[in-house]
Amino acid sequence: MSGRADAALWERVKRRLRTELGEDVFSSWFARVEFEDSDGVTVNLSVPTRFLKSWIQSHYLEKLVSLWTSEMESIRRVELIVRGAVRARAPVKVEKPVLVEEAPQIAPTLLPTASAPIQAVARTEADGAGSPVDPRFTFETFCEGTANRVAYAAARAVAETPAGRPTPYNPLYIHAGVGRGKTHLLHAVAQAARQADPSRKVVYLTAEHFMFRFVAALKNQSAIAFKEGLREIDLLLIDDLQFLQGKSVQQEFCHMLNALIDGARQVVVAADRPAADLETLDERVRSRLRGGVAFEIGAPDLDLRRQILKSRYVAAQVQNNGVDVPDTVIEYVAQSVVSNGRDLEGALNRLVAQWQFTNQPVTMASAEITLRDLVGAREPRRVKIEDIQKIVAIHYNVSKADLLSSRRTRTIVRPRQIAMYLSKTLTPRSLPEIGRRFGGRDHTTVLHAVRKVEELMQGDKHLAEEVELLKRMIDE
Ligand SMILES: Nc1ncnc2c1ncn2[C@@H]1O[C@H](COP(=O)(O)OP(=O)(O)OP(=O)(O)O)[C@@H](O)[C@H]1O
Repeated sequence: MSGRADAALWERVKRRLRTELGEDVFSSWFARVEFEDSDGVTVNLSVPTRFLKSWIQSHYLEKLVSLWTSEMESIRRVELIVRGAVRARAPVKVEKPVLVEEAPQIAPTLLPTASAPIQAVARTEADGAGSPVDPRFTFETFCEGTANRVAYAAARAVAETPAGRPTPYNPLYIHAGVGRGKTHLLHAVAQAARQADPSRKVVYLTAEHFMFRFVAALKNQSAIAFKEGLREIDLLLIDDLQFLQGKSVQQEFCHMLNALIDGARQVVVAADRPAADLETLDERVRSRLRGGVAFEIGAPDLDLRRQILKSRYVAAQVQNNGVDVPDTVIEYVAQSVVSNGRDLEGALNRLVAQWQFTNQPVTMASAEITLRDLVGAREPRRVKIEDIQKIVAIHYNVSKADLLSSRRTRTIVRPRQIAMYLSKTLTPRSLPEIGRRFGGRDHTTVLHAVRKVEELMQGDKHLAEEVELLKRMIDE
């Protein structure tokens, strides 16, 4: 199919996105998406910012693929690339710092339309607006259950408490594994707080976006204005704190946290694990966070899974006239997709798409095939380097101190190398980070250990089995 034909199809996909998601959501996320090209299997779309790219990827990629496939059967993938067009524009002059190419689309009430000039976005950003907030993520659409009841109640209290009177949970720290509703809850707080008091200065920022803004402010030599701007906030919501990287960024974040909390402003932070486990985070930030109150959102139980599915199904019925997923199939999904809210939503989207594309009623048999890979999927356990060191030390009858020491006896060197290898393969930690956790070694030492163990395992079946056994022990 020619490029022109695909561009025409993009217009059709856009029309369907607009109808299915509504004008607000469409103009928030898709107004600046452009069609680039397609080879008939992959469609390449471009967006102006990395931020928009990651947002669309994590929230709408599945939808995009299914719409494209319904227009052109051979399409299997949609790739998003960041184009340089916005960067090429003349810099926008604003009083407070803003990285223009990262200036996001923002909450619908403040949203510039597709045709609004980039300056409008930048100005709103400079006024203190943060990362975009999804209008669908409200308290009304959040399902409450045993797993999230306390976090939900605390989030509501924060949204309802007037400016200048922070709650006893300050900072409020919410942590949970993937897809359990942290972002949903933070967006709900932002929207409810703005609604309750439009004069309250509410800013929602992802940690990644905070970094972009801080680095841009340093480049623009407007760091002071940037810092002052942040300290005027009444309610600051920081999402995905685990992505906050870099010493100076973390220091600045710590100053901001101190200034806000000491100035009786409310702070809410979300991350994928407890503050104490954010190993790359500056100890001062961790300690300040531990001074507040932390709540975990647990895995959804059956009742909560049913609620989430039912509420999503009602929404799907509004958008897709006549869609029919029988109660028995919904119950099957609730019983068997046990991981998190995102997978539940994904499962339902697939069933709705299946109904759309086949024009056949969804049956248990067809649902089982469609959801094969999601059924029974459990969240992978998060492995810590300390656990690896402990288990390897016990297994080889050495002490943890030996593993971290500079001793080079053979009985210690090999277990140490295996522990480093396991740290690289079972955790997302970088080589330098692993080196630091093994008595301050250089990243090249870790790399050498990883290669060595890989090489040894290839020629030594016994060692390969031993490492496999250790993996299972660590994973239990
Ligand atoms: N309790 C819930 N009620 C309604 N929807 C939920 C709930 N929990 C999760 N979801 C839905 O699941 C999806 C994923 O949730 P969300 O993005 O908030 O997860 P998260 O915890 O921020 O995950 P991640 O760390 O991966 O970003 C969203 O569409 C959200 O609306």
